[in-house]
Amino acid sequence: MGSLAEQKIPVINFKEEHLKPGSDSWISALKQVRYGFEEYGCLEIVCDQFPFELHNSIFDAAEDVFNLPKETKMQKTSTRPGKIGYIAGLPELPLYESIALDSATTLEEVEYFTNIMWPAGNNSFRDSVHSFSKRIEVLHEMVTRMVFENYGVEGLFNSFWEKRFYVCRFFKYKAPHQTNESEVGIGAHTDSTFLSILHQHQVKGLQIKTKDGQWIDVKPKPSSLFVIAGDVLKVWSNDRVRSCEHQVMVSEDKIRYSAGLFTFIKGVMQVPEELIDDEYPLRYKPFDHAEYNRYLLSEDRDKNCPINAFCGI
Ligand SMILES: O=C(O)CCC(=O)C(=O)O
Ligand SMILES: [Fe+2]
Repeated sequence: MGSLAEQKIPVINFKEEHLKPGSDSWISALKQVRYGFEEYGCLEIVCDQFPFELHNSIFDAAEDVFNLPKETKMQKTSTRPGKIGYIAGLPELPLYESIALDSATTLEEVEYFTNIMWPAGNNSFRDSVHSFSKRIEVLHEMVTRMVFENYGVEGLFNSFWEKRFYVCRFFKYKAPHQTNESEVGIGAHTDSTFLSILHQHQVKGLQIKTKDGQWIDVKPKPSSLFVIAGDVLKVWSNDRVRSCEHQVMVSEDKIRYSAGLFTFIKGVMQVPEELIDDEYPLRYKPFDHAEYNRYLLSEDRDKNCPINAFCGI
């Protein structure tokens, strides 16, 4: 399916030298980031800082946590109100199971979660999750800096960066052929995040929708991460960036694992005035990200384009 379109999703090779703002490779990556987000709402990062051992250890950690008894996984692991940590057994998503940790870039927070799951401790889980999240955070910062530079608002980066927080979530999808269920792992949606950075295990499943409505596969690769623009980035950019519609279809007769770091914003988000002009008049009212997440859980949410229904002008 759609191999031609698939080749056009930018694949950015993030080597050490890209870390130097102003270098030729930084500028070339900058353009690809802009193209990926504006055309597809996503991009792929191939990363020499993402070693194969980390790929293996993060999915060993995922298996470890999903193998725990349901009662253990269902314990409250977050102090945030309305937070859903463990999700499984939804009638509309029979293949889907996921579990989340707050602030996984902070060792103490990962330890807090680990000790709830394993009261005697599990250092290998703790260290894998923490180092996965820290590595992704580095890439996240680079991509976010590039987005701000692309739109000429580098000066706003620091105050934005202070408002972020992360949720790390692991996913496990049953093989549909074992259960005679449909292949839908998770239906078409955009994420409510600023960015979602996903890493898939060996079994494919993630698909994204192009502007012309075609679904294309995102193949799992051990050293690559898939970056998805969420609703908050779309709003922040005043509709320059698309929020990427995506879904998971589990078509192989195998269990599928994936993991991701999802960025949320504390407090109110609004379009910077520098991004409002004749071509892009203001399209969104300021909104509180936590309230938007609550709205998404409510029965009366708009199912087609919730972010526009929530704060669109
Ligand atoms: O399992 C995946 O790879 C993606 C999950 C996803 O899209 C989500 O949780 O929003
Ligand atoms: Fe998603």
